[in-house]
Amino acid sequence: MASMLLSDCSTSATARLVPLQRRISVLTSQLRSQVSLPWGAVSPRLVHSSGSRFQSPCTVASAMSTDTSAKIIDGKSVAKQIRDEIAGEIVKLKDATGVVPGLAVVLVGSRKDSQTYVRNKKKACEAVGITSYEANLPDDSTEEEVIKQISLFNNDPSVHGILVQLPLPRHMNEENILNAVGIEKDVDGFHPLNIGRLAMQGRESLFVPCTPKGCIELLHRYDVEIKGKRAVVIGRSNIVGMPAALLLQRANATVSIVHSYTKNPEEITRQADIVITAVGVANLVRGSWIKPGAVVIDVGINPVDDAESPKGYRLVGDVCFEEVSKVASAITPVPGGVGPMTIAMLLSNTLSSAKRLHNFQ
Ligand SMILES: NC(=O)C1=CN([C@@H]2O[C@H](COP(=O)(O)OP(=O)(O)OC[C@H]3O[C@@H](n4cnc5c(N)ncnc54)[C@H](OP(=O)(O)O)[C@@H]3O)[C@@H](O)[C@H]2O)C=CC1
Ligand SMILES: Nc1nc(=O)c2c([nH]1)NC[C@@H]1CN(c3ccc(C(=O)N[C@@H](CCC(=O)O)C(=O)O)cc3)C=[N+]21
Repeated sequence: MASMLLSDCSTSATARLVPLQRRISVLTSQLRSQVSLPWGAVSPRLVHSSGSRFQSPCTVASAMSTDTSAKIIDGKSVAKQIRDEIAGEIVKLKDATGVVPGLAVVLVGSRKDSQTYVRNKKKACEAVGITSYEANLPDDSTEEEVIKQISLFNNDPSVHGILVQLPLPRHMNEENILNAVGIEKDVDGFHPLNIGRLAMQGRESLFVPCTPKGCIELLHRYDVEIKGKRAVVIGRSNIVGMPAALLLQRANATVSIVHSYTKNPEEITRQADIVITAVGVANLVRGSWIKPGAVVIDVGINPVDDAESPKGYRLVGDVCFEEVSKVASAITPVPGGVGPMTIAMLLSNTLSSAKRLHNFQ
């Protein structure tokens, strides 16, 4: 996960590489004329007096402007629709079999962000009728203690899904711990057998990782054709980028993966009809990276300082929404895009698991 970032598009190395002409959007050019400086020299403080910290002109503008041409892919409302569908199916499962799906979350340590995610998952479970179980282990737990807890959940018939909240404390070997989750309860889809099957022709994994699955579900629900299209995934992590690329390829897109060693990310990304970004760098993807009419799915969740927000920060994606929404045909917002879909897919995987384990169609 990215730590707190202060992103300034105008002075970042990426921004400097972007041809000036392509970086000019209606609002940004207005800002430039207000301060009469070359764009690269604009201090956001000149145009945004309320905050004392350096802010990205891109994100400042998006907070002020509603002038977008792209369709907004509303993950929040799609996720709500999916949760309603799941709640209905859980009632049917319970009525027919008496089975109530159960999700167990293993949280090691006391990271505030992880605690918040776990709390939100718990609430989402309760709202659809999934029983949630939680194991909180201290930061200094041993790998064996965590694996022992996972084994207890593996052997508990009321638990149909097990999620180990990431990141784990540094002293732990993530691979050993994720390998301990029984594949038939691996609702995160992080077990190497599940990921491996995703990568192989003609094989089906028991579970598909929730965030990439949510991205594809959004594309389907918004009737975005994937087959035969060029897709670029920015980021190649085990939990988002890599499985997202595999899923796009399985849906017959031609896929390129951009990562931190990619020499010409802008040029490669500009070839894509579909872009999925999962990087953890606020405003990395500028308008000039996007082919006109492309569909952009922004997975990034990046906190940026915001003196006006009660929390002192707000969340932005990897995409400079203000610029990209003027070039793309459709785009997910942050928040309210992929995040809620991740949770909805987790509930969906837990329900599927309960059905599979109890042979319910
Ligand atoms: N909305 C949601 O539901 C979720 C959101 N997230 C968010 O998504 C983002 C990514 O998460 P995650 O995949 O776990 O992050 P990781 O840090 O594990 O991976 C980041 C990836 O981005 C690549 N990268 C880093 N910098 C650049 C760059 N400048 N240009 C191109 N590629 C770059 C890295 O490349 P390399 O491999 O070369 O190091 C790496 O592959 C985060 O903001 C996270 O908070 C994550 C999970 C769920
Ligand atoms: N084992 C494991 N599985 C995960 O799936 C996993 C994980 N560990 N570790 C952390 C990341 C991150 N992640 C998010 C889930 C939901 C939102 C989400 O709902 N976001 C809201 C905003 C939430 C807010 O306002 O704080 C939104 O984008 O609208 C974000 C991020 C799952 N992850």
